[in-house]
Amino acid sequence: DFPSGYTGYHNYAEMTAELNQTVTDHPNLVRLSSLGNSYQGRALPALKISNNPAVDQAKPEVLFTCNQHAREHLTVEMCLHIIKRFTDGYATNSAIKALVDSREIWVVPSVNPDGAEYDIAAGTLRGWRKNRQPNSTSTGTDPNRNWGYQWGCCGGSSGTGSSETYRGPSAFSAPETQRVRDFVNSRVVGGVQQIKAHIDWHTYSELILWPYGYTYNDTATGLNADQANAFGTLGRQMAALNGYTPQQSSDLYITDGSVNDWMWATHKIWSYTFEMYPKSGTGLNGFYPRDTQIATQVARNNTAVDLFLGYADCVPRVIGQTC
Ligand SMILES: CC(C)C[C@H](NS(N)(=O)=O)C(=O)O
Ligand SMILES: [Zn+2]
Repeated sequence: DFPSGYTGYHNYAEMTAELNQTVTDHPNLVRLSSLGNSYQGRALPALKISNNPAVDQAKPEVLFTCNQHAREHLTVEMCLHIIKRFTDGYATNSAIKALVDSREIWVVPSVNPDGAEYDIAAGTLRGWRKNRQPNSTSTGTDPNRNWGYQWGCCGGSSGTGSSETYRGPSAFSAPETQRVRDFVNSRVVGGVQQIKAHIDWHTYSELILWPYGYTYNDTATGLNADQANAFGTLGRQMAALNGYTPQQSSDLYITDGSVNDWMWATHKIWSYTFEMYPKSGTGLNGFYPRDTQIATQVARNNTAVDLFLGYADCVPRVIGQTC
């Protein structure tokens, strides 16, 4: 479990209990399901938030995914905070109610529960990043190099099993990326992808990142100048609200097989990565802010998340275009 100073973070059992409590508290606002199982057989819970969650309504859908990287536990807290805010806040906050009434919001608080549990299993903080799937020489695939767009194309991942950025033996070789892929693919209804926008939460460095990660070019196949402009404009507007630094993903470093590139290229989902607090750190300590930091650092993103949800039905509106 989490050691002293970190017990405010949710382990897998506590995360599951929190989700079940949300269902108890807000049966008319949420529906809890599983996307399927991780490599080691843990359910990957997905919570749907809407004003009629049992019905697939013709409303724009938004997806939040957290904890692709095991040690980035603050992101689980971020997803749970989003859930709490849009359920507990529904009855009293008109802005929250308007967003929940006009969208269907999906939250996946842990994409990589095996890695997250392994990271804390010894009562210490191991600095584990990847999933727990064995490979030919070692253990672990980096889920954020395992997505099937431009997989392994461009030196933005490793083919060495022990590497922190091991891409896996093939695209979508990890059960966890397969399950999220299958869920997103299943949201194509009548030939139209219902999910319009997505944030994948990571730590750390306080950045807002947008595609593509596989190339330094601002535009590339499937991403034209208008779309790059919309990505950047919304990214900068959100960064002005949370104080993160906005940039194209590849400005940080080249990544191939990342979730953002797949979400955009395959489904035209306006997909961002938020790298949370801290801005900087030495060694592993950047991944492990004490639990006293959680409340401030999750709430810091409230207005950026609200702006994101507001544009989610048509992100190009941010540059004066229509959908
Ligand atoms: C989303 C990309 C560009 C950055 C991310 N950084 S992290 N969260 O692994 O430190 C990663 O390397 O996957
Ligand atoms: Zn990460």
